[in-house]
Amino acid sequence: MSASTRLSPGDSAAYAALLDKYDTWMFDCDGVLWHGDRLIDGAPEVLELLRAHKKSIIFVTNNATKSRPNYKKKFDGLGIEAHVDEIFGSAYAAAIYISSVLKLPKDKKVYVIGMGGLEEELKSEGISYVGGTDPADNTLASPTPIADDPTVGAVLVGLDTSVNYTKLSKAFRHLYYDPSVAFLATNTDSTYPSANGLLPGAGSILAPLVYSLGPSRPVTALGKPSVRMLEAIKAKHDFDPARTIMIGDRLNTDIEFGKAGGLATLLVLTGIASEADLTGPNPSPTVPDYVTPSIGDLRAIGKPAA
Ligand SMILES: O=C(O)[C@H](O)[C@H](O)COP(=O)(O)O
Ligand SMILES: [Mg+2]
Repeated sequence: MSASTRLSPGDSAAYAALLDKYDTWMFDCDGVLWHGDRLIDGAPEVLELLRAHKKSIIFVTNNATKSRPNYKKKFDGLGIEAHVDEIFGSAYAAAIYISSVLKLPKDKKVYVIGMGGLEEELKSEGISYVGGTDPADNTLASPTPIADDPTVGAVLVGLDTSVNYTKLSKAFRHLYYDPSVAFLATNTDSTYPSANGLLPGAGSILAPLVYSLGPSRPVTALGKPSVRMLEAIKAKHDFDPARTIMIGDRLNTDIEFGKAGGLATLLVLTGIASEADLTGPNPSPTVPDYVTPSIGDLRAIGKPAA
């Protein structure tokens, strides 16, 4: 197994070499560009430099709490140039999968555990849904008796900071009592690198259903590392995988996504992955092509020649 190339901050030649090798630069968001609403040092400058060097930029996030337009507002608010068609979230990948691959019949709905951004992406794909931010499901009252809804044809689980027993019970019953109901998740990230440290991620919202339903009811996750996310990007962007680099902070999503797609991979250590994952007593089997401490190190690529 080949080792990663360690990039040393300030080694301009090493970063300039990356610039020559790759035309399309895919960026994960949480833990790479920001922690919550707090930008990571150098992120805006690096994106500006890449655009000045005529590179294509694509944002690829497993965070399903925002729709692409919501993310555009976030980028705008943080002073970062971004265009809606450059933004790909797991909420969007899930909506595309449900409409174009699963082809959920129009008389069927999705039971959602998730937030407004996920609902917006379903709506923009013309997919009917229940649950989610519905006040009737956002309650701590006992959910029983549950009136089952036979029009539900899929359950979709994403990061939901208002998850509760009612939502888990309804999702469980749809999946347990009707094997034809599709079990879907936006992503399975175990943790979320927020502005004030780690928090449970979408995978930890999903876990109670995975545990209660057991291995006979496997879940299909649509975000990184799934190829479904890359298919959603390929449907909108032409790029050469051999000249594309994926920059991420999580080995089992971002780096595995890049490797599965035939992309080069660059790991930063400002989010989930740590030095111990690379050189500790139990290193991850997922080895990135390049490692640098932070996205800000890429400022070494420097301004294009006048
Ligand atoms: O869903 C989650 O757990 C989080 O949103 C996770 O952090 C994914 O965000 P990403 O690093 O892919 O932007
Ligand atoms: Mg991340």
